Amino acid sequence: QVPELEKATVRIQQPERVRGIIQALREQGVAKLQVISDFDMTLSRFGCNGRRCPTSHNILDTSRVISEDGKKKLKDLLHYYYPIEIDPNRTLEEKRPLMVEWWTKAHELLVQQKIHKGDIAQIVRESEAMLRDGFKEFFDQLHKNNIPLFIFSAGIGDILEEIIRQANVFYSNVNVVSNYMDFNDDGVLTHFRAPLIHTYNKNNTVLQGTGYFQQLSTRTNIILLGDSMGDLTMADGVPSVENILKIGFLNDKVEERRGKYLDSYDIVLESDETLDVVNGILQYILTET
Ligand SMILES: Nc1ccn([C@@H]2O[C@H](COP(=O)(O)O)[C@@H](O)[C@H]2O)c(=O)n1
Repeated sequence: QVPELEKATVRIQQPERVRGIIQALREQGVAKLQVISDFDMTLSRFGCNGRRCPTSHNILDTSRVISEDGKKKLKDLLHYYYPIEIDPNRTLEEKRPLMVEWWTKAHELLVQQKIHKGDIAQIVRESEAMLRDGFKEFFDQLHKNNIPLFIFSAGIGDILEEIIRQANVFYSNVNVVSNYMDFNDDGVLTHFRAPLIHTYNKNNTVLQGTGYFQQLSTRTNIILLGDSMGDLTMADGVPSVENILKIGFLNDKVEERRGKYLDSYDIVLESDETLDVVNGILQYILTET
């Protein structure tokens, strides 16, 4: 069916079920399909040159516009809260208030830095931001076939939009919901817009009023791409889902988290920095039967 599913990075708990979903997505046609994806560490790479790639938050946190003291405080927050975010032994209920705490403290620190809107493009250009290998084929295929791509991110919207723009793939079929910055008349950051989106509230509660999924009510077949347990609820607001294929990138603490990921995602991609499998599935679905 899809040769890329034979890659060594691919793990599937229920291969027959997965085959059935992919077949249904193909037979029911492209007009019914939409893709819902996380951004950081899902469309962007987790590792590059033997090091961690930056998230959209990290890009800003480590940039030249942040004071040394600000950088240290933001790094301390990361070192304290990131292990909690990915801890397989804590429940989502335990994690949620702690994630609100992390994002709130980080956003407050960023606001203190008097960041200029006009600096964002250069900050991204100077960063080590990298989209996964195969990103161009992914964005191009979706655009060419008029398939909506909804990027639902707990990162920083202004930064991730700039990454996609600089990669020349910010097409008209791409919509982003994320944490956006607001600037005053002088172009200085004053606050982050509500609602605050963190790893574990990526669901309909933060999409109220956007009407996004309602406009796409005929797109009842979904490919969902994520890298955390929080990403599994990204499609909860879609009315009358017929088929959903959940693909999860397992980037970190692979051994510890494998079981949970296999129980929750249809396809798990372990330490795979590419979009090869996703592109292979899309190609198969888009081939006329
Ligand atoms: N101050 C922060 C807050 C969060 N992060 C990381 O960004 C990721 C964004 O979340 P997604 O669910 O959209 O991928 C998240 O995984 C946090 O680890 C950060 O780096 N700094």
